[in-house]
Amino acid sequence: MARINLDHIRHAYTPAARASGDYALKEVHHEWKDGGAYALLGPSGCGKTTLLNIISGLIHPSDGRIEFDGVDVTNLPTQARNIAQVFQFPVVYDTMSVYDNLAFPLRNRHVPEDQVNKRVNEILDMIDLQPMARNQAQGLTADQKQKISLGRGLVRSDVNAILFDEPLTVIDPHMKWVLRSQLKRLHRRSGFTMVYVTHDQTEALTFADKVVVMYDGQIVQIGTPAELFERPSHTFVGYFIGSPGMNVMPAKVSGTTAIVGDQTVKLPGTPKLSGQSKIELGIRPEFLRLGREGMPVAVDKVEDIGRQKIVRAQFAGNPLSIVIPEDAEIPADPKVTFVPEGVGIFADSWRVGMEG
Ligand SMILES: Nc1ncnc2c1ncn2[C@@H]1O[C@H](COP(=O)(O)OP(=O)(O)OP(=O)(O)O)[C@@H](O)[C@H]1O
Repeated sequence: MARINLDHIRHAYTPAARASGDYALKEVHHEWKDGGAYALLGPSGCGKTTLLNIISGLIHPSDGRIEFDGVDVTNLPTQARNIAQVFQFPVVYDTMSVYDNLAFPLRNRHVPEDQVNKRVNEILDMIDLQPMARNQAQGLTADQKQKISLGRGLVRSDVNAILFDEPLTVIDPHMKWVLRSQLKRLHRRSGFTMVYVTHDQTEALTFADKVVVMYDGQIVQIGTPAELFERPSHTFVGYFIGSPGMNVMPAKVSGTTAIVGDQTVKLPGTPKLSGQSKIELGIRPEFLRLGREGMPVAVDKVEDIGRQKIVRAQFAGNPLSIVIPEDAEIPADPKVTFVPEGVGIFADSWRVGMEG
């Protein structure tokens, strides 16, 4: 397993790139822990695959270096990087049996046959294909073939990292859940460094220790699922993680208060602002209280989502989502209060620290 250093990496698909907007991947400078499980999460086109391909060696970055355990691998081709990869669609040898497909990466490296047998059987159990071990891959469903691809990615124990590019796309929803939990367990047991690309937040949050949220070619936050929820660093993280996402509204700050429209909201401290142009207040729907006290809101509609309700409302000229318990009553003249600890101030979309 390896620690992965992304040293001032940038990538543009056009050779004459100059402005920041020309780069599909803007500057990425991070160290990823040996044995960490990282999910690259973000919307289509934000640069996830570009970054994954730079790690695997399919793309040579326009700028910067990549190191595995301190060794510069920037100029090494994929085959020399000692990584396993699992792609969106199955890559299997149709004429081989399921067992031989799984054994292939090990036999290729001359692993003794008794160890091959032990490891392949472990993987067969994990992907639930033990009864089909001797079947030819040809006759299997897309779903089963993708399980073989996953198994092949996991079978070697000497790789620097395992890279997954949306590996569960073709897997049916129930099996998706099973495989996701198994991958997580396998990660804990094996200590593989894993990098997992997805645009599905549930997939990222269940699989990863650290979720790398990407937006417009940048990493906007790397954090545990709890950190992303409690302290989003960027309004995009607030909006993208959580359902519904964080409420964001234009604000003016004055000492320890924020002014939103004609209302004043108490802050947990004094935001450290330094001349940024766009100031916004962000609060998750879970940190709002609806009742008879507080500031006026106009309720548009109420959605029942099982154990909770989402109230869609208008507050000081802004749309506001509020999560309330299923059995909570909505008064005739509803008011809202903001839990101060849940209020964040964002300047030019980035969270600002607060004093006091
Ligand atoms: N081979 C290419 N040539 C030119 N531009 C490309 C190429 N591959 C990707 N891009 C552009 O680079 C940006 C990042 O794309 P990338 O595929 O890395 O995003 P992604 O987050 O993986 O998206 P998706 O989830 O749709 O795969 C996009 O604007 C895309 O159009």
